[in-house]
Amino acid sequence: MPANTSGKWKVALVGSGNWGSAIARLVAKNVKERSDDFDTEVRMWCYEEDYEGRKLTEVINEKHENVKYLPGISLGDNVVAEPDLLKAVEGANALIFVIPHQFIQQTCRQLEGKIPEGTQAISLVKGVEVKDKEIHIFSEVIKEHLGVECAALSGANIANEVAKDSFSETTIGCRDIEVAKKWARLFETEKFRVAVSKDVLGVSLGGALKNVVAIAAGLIDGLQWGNNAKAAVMRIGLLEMKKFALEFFPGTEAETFVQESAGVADLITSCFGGRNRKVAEAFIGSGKTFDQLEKEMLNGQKLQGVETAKELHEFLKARGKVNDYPLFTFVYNVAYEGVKPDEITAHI
Ligand SMILES: NC(=O)c1ccc[n+]([C@@H]2O[C@H](COP(=O)([O-])OP(=O)(O)OC[C@H]3O[C@@H](n4cnc5c(N)ncnc54)[C@H](O)[C@@H]3O)[C@@H](O)[C@H]2O)c1
Ligand SMILES: O=P(O)(O)OC[C@H](O)CO
Repeated sequence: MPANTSGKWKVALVGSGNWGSAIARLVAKNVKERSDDFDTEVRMWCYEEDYEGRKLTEVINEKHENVKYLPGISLGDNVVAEPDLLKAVEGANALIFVIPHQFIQQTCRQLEGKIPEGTQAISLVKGVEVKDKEIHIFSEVIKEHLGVECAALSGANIANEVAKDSFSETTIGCRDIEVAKKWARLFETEKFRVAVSKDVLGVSLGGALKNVVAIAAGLIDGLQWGNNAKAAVMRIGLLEMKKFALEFFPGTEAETFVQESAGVADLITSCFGGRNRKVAEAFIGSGKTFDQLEKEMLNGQKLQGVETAKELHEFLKARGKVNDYPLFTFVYNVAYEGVKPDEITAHI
């Protein structure tokens, strides 16, 4: 069946967190302006929760603002929050997956057999799935569950900055160039510049692996070791990211890590301004676990780097490769094995 690029796309978002809401706002603006190509209503699935005694979806639909995950930013009156996943995706032929990576499996299982052939999907999720000693990017996981093609979008994209229309770049990884162009038309604005690449693997892995390096960068900040130490951790981290991708995901393009926003630029912004960095900084001297700090500091938003470190460790252990990735391993050991952060230089 040919790719669905000629007819109108009706877009639904699976996810409504900090990034999900920022992206909903961009997409909502674009579908209105580009209504030849897109249906102008954007449905957004919300994992329902109470907000000050009311349902969060009700509040979002009344105020056109995600008061919990992206407060102070108008999403547009054409974004409709929907708590029922199947209703949210009903009739849509373009699905944007943007939920924390730990929830992808359970969410996709509910969609199995329910998504029409020819639907296009794109994953904005930063993480990897490790199962039965195998590792997968989420575009593959989504394709496997839903039976539809799935591209990837990733880049130096701190949601709160994108939501304020500060200039950002991103990368779309998509093997079909016509489909890639249509995704770019959906996301691109003057302030949100989209590059297109065929390297779905590199685009996905850059976003997933930098989260672990950002934890290490945050530890350095918490230790107050300064900029040279942080730059060293980022350099070593980037090399591990690239090595890991090339070793375990044949076909990944090494250039993606240095040329695309999804590579080094995302690493930089995350190591200076991301949530993984912030929570890791607070970890130093706190006597608290990352789980506790996530709950205390992020108001329901989710860390990706700590769990990714665990998943990578499981995978590397199964492959007998733990010692080849000392920085990834160190982050795992700090988060789960009680290794002291200030021992980092002895390990990397
Ligand atoms: N926030 C950013 O700056 C940013 C930027 C780029 C990419 N990303 C990536 O996008 C993905 C989504 O991040 P986010 O910032 O939108 O989410 P988030 O960190 O704000 O997570 C909160 C969201 O998770 C939902 N949630 C909680 N429990 C759930 C469950 N059981 N099932 C499904 N959903 C549940 C909440 O309802 C809420 O919508 C992540 O992989 C993240 O790395 C985030
Ligand atoms: O806040 P973080 O650490 O989850 O990073 C957010 C984005 O991935 C930055 O591009």
